[in-house]
Amino acid sequence: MEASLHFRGVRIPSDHSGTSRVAHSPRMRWLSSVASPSRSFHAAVENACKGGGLRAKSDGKRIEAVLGEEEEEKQSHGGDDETAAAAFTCVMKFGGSSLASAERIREIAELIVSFPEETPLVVLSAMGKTTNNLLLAGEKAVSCGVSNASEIEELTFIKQLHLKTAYELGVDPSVISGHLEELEQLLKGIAMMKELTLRTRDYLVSFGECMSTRIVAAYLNKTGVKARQYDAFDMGFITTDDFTNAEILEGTYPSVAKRLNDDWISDPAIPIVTGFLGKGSKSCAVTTLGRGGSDLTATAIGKALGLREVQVWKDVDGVLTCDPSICPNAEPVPYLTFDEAAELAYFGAQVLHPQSMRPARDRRNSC
Ligand SMILES: Nc1ncnc2c1ncn2[C@@H]1O[C@H](COP(=O)(O)OP(=O)(O)O)[C@@H](O)[C@H]1O
Ligand SMILES: N[C@@H](CC(=O)OP(=O)(O)O)C(=O)O
Repeated sequence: MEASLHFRGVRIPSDHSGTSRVAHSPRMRWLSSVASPSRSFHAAVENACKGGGLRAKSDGKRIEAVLGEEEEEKQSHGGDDETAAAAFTCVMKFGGSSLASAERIREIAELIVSFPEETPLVVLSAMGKTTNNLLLAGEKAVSCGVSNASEIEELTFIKQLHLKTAYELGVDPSVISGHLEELEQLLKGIAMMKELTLRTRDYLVSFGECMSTRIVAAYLNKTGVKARQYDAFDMGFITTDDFTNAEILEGTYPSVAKRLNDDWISDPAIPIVTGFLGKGSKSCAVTTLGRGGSDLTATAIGKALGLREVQVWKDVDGVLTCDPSICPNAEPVPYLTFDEAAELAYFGAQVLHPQSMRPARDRRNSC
């Protein structure tokens, strides 16, 4: 069977340029019977090959993979995990582009509460290009000398971005100041050692997601929406010790479900979870799931809780004919095969992650 991707962009009238409200719910639906999701589109691909039909589309700002009727029916009965939550209805994932500034964060905060029928869990990436900047800062620290580490340009940028955002949102900067100090110490440590191991790289980049989630959770609480921040590596996300490209281990699912359910029962609050991060099973050190790994965090939580939907929100109307930052007149592409999508990703279209297409193509070829 030929599986394919359809990306459909529907521009929703909006009086601001960022992530806008949409008229109806989106969906990247979660197939709970998938044993081990390797990447975000995996679930939908499984179903496509069973004949359920795959339509992956962006409706407004969301990329969605829509499963066939038969599979939706199965999913409506929840996951196969007995600890499946009754309370949560979907995961909403927001990437760096949707978190790039205080204005964007205000928009996503509004969006999170704009579906009264949903009780969402939120997965966040780092703000804007923070992950890239952390990596650049780490590379510079290796050779800049301890006395210059505090002056690394990317460190200054990261500090300014996060403190400015906290200030503009009216959030107490103490929610991130400890992380910023620790980050500077870490860069000095790298400068002293003159080396950046994969393990240290993962610890270094984890600061991005740790800070974005703290800012957003604090902002939601400030606006009267009860939210609770979680570091994935402290809430049961256990991975292999393959630093920079770790795999989620099976034990993660019951642990994460238990932690989220127990917390919700004792004190309901919207979980705001760091994407991309985990904890190595042997090392107990922070690991990362590969670049773009927040989508995987979102689908893993969907699986853990047996949820029907994982929503991946973008700041664009789907896959466009060109990067809109280069061509402002770029138009949404209505239809893409997996091969075309993978090719786009391979040649650098940031909106898609190459690894999210791989399982799709592999599966199609084996059907
Ligand atoms: N062909 C394209 N279609 C749509 N967006 C594109 C394309 N090429 C590059 N982009 C850029 O990708 C960005 C989304 O990047 P992505 O990494 O998927 O977002 P996120 O940070 O939400 O994970 C958009 O803001 C857009 O500038
Ligand atoms: N921040 C990580 C993880 C991620 O998923 O980011 P994004 O959702 O912005 O692509 C990265 O840049 O790889």
